[in-house]
Amino acid sequence: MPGGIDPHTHFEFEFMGTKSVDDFYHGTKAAIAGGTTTIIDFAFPKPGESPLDAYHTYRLKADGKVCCDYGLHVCLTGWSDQVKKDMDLLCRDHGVNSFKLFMCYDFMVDDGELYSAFEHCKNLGAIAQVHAENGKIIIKNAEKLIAKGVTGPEGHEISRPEEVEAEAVNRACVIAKQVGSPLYVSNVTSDQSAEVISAYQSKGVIVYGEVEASSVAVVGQSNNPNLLTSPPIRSSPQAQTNLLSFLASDILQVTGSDNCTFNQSQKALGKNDFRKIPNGVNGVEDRMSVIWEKGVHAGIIDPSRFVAITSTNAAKIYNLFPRKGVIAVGSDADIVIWNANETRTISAKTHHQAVDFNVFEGMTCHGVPEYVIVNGRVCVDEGQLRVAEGHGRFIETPVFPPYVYDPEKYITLLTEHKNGTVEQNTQNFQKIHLEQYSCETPTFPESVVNTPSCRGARPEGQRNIQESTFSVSEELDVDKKTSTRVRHPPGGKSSGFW
Ligand SMILES: NC(=O)NCCC(=O)O
Ligand SMILES: [Zn+2]
Repeated sequence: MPGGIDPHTHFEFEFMGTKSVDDFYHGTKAAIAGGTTTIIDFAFPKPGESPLDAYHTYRLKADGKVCCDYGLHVCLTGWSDQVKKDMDLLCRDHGVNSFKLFMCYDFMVDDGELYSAFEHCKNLGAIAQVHAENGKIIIKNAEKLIAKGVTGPEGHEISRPEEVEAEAVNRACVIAKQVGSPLYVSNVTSDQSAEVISAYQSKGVIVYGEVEASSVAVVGQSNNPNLLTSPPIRSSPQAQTNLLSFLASDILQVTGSDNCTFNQSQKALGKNDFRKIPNGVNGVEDRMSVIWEKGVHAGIIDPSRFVAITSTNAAKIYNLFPRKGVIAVGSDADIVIWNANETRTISAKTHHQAVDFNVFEGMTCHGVPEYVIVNGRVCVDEGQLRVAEGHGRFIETPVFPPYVYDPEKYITLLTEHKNGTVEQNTQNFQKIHLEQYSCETPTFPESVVNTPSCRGARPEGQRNIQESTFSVSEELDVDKKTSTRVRHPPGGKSSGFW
């Protein structure tokens, strides 16, 4: 099947006074180990940093480190003319087509800002994303709990009940409807939110919902700081089954991981006040297996729908289709050979992530990637991981995805055969991408990272991959060495070796 696309990761994210421990190397390496061949991370502006500068900061962090292809959403932490201009430039010149707004946290935006941002996204042909929880209610609830002496992690879920999420989802949908813009709701954790989304879909609003792997596979133990994420992992196992059913019936379309990992010592920053526990859990490595286990193996989701919700739908929404999300002539060679009969038991002892625990610890999953091919390079070979640092590329996401903005045109690109099967005419999709909306030459400032080259000095300690004796198979990890380091700098030339 086509390699997985995880549209929601936070690698090297400076957040809540600390930094997530999976960097772009460990995060993408782990992704590949689990069958994901493309990730989309979030460029998040630090206080005082512009969205455009945040984008450049993230390109510098990521370009030399990524083992698989990646794209960037850009977060908007406020609204101004400058933000609007940055959005124009990001869409026009830098291959960005999605912007995320938060309705909670200390960088939450208000309804007017959401309205303006959604409207501008619509004008640009971009996707507006929201993290939907009512931040003002959460602050009040948390203050009351702390005053009553509830300082432990259980306060997190109590302060953020399902209706506080569903209210924000509803508000975001109302604003999208008023503006006439498409909307993408990340982190749907409850029936209530999914039902709101369904209601607005029935009213003709283009609204998509994303579910995280942790929401369908971790049974919430609200007193465990390591499981703390936002919105919270809900306590009821029924909520998990229901989310999977919403994914099966196309009310919700996408699965992500929201991989935002903090070690136990970082989680301890909030030991006296749950508001200070860094929010986030792992999932980039285990998402595919976990969704297979809980969805396909459990009989709720069929294998075709599994491919849609782990890969193809994200490719279509973020305008990567048919380059990604499908196995077809002309598409990138991102391919997974999935063994549904094999099982593996998830553990921090064996995972490839940098974080020192795993929220799925002990879970046995059917469905193991036996081979993972990343842009033509075999990176998992009979279960053995051999990634190459810098092998991944930044992938532009052009504006006006036809799947989102032009559903009618999208439908005309589907050919219905006499036997009732429907085929996607990928050639025509490609034409739309290339001829109309493609961002041809993203600009990028001078890089500090060196390009591997057959001429000139190599960075110290780095292997010369141009040597004719070099072979990928020689890099097979025997002890701990599971990676080849091949840095691709931003804007730099690919060696063409692979
Ligand atoms: N999800 C979470 O708790 N942390 C990452 C930031 C976000 O996406 O809300
Ligand atoms: Zn997130």
